[in-house]
Amino acid sequence: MKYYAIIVAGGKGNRMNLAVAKQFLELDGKPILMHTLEAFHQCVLNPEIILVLNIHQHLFWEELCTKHDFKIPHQVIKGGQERFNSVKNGLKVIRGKAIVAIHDAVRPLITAEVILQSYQMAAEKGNAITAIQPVDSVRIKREGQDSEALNRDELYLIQTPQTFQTEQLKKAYLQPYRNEFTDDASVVERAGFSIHLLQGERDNIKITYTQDLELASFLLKKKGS
Ligand SMILES: Nc1ccn([C@@H]2O[C@H](COP(=O)(O)OP(=O)(O)OP(=O)(O)O)[C@@H](O)[C@H]2O)c(=O)n1
Ligand SMILES: C[C@](O)(CO)[C@H](O)COP(=O)(O)O
Repeated sequence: MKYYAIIVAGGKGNRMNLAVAKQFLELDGKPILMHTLEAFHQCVLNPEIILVLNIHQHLFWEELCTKHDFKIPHQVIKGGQERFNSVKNGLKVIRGKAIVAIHDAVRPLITAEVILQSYQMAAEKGNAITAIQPVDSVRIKREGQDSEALNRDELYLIQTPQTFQTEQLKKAYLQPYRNEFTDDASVVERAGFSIHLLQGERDNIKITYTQDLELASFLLKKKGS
């Protein structure tokens, strides 16, 4: 079986509000994105890496690779307007039957163990969606109504990687974009496939706000030690 990893790095990092998009910020001496690619490169299944980047950042990325002497093989593809479009662009270069892991570039704390489990579960069940359970109490508040407690034992916080057999993924990504497509599982579910959750890790944070950088730096040191 052939294994691929689509690393989506086509975003602008608006919530971070810095001059440089967050995937290029340095953590422990190198860009966040390089840590993420390294994690996939360490997976024993040796996935082929497809990196999706905004077209205006391809040259910048090349320069960063030279500066950091970054040699992990990967193919660079142009990003799209939404994450959905970036994934779709990455998928276009994958031919034939395969297992494809889709992962946010800004989750550099992912471990090779979870990546491997994700490929194995997707090979067996069709897909594997990494998730953890909330530790806080949770409420839902609908417009015009009072808030209402939810049973947190029934709730999952969804992470990446989200890994699929190509038959599911390619069919799902033929659908037109919808606002509620916040991840790949929601796209594949809408196409009629059952979603299978895989136990994730709390350290696999998505770097979203500036405060996350300090935490990521601490967690990265912990991972390396
Ligand atoms: N058009 C887009 C938008 C997002 N992403 C990627 O999807 C991942 C998760 O998205 P998010 O954390 O929202 O990143 P940004 O879109 O960059 O952040 P923001 O929403 O704050 O602008 C990131 O690795 C981001 O680069 C992408 O490849 N293409
Ligand atoms: C894909 C994702 O990371 C799963 O938790 C998340 O949905 C991305 O959301 P964002 O708003 O694009 O950061």
